[in-house]
Amino acid sequence: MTAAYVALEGGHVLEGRGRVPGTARGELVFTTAYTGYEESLTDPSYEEQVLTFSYPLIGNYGVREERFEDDQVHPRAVLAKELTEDVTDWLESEGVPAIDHLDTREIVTDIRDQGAMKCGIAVGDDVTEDDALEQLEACKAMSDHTDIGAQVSVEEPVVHGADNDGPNVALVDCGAKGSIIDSLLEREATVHVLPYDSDVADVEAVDPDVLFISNGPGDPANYEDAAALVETFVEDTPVAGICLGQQIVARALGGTTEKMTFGHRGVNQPVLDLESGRVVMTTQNHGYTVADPGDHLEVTQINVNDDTPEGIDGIEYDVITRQYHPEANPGPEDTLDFFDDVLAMVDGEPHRAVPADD
Ligand SMILES: NC(=O)CC[C@H](N)C(=O)O
Repeated sequence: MTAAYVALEGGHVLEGRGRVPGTARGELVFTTAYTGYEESLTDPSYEEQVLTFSYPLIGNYGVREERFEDDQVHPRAVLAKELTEDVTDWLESEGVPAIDHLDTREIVTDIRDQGAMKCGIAVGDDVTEDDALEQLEACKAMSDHTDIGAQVSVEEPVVHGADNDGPNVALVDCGAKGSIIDSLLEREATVHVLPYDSDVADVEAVDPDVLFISNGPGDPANYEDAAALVETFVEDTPVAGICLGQQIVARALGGTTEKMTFGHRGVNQPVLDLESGRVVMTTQNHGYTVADPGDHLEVTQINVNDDTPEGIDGIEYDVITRQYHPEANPGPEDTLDFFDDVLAMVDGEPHRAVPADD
């Protein structure tokens, strides 16, 4: 059996079965989702993280590219109770170390009790616990990855749906999931995917009807260029954001963000819309949250479990952002109408998004 070690912050080392060799380090996170491993593994938001699947069997319906959110695997390593060969073959081709036969319940309980932590991974015939501890030693805190956007963003602008009849969306790519682009294209928008560090002139060049800040990895405080765009454009242009996007928009308009203990990580996170009283099920994977929305934004949706902001709307500006993933993939599709609400802002519809009654 190939040796495999996971060194946790504090020095505790777990042993598992090595499935894909290599060494890695990152912030240890989890997802409780029981489907959607292809989507999660290709979500750029997991850059510099090690992903633990708490659902015990991962890979039982194969690996199909059409379900990928990006063209590469983003977590630095993968931990599970049992991985199928379809998944380990794929991770091997991507050079991403993988370990199974782990007590993932113990790992998730540790993260829940102690909060997000660093970890070091070592897998291979000759590796020792010390190799994993060495990785742990070298692991940086998430907020110290100060230019993480550069690792996941397009380098040059890319246009999708140039012939579409709908609004022009400038999507600032801080690590955008493919499903966000698809959701906009399905609604006839033209989507200009722009680098995470674009400046005002780059955005003006595509003459946007909506400025949209994507999801993405790391600490929202490290995306100052995107925040500067929000500050500039919000006076005249509707602004939208998803996950990291919500956090960046809030910071740009005078709000604050903070790190959560272990975040929201699964596809069954209940969200209450404060105006309609309706609860929707949502997909989430984030470790930061908006602490204070500031004077220009209002919290309109909250997480039922911990009351943290899940939906934020502009008071005097046309702004709607969501902390969860309305595009689903994986997860429930209760909130796809967010994209209709975003594009409706262009037609002067009220910026305040209220989910339709069933
Ligand atoms: N999915 C995301 O966009 C994650 C946002 C941010 N990196 C966080 O962890 O909170």
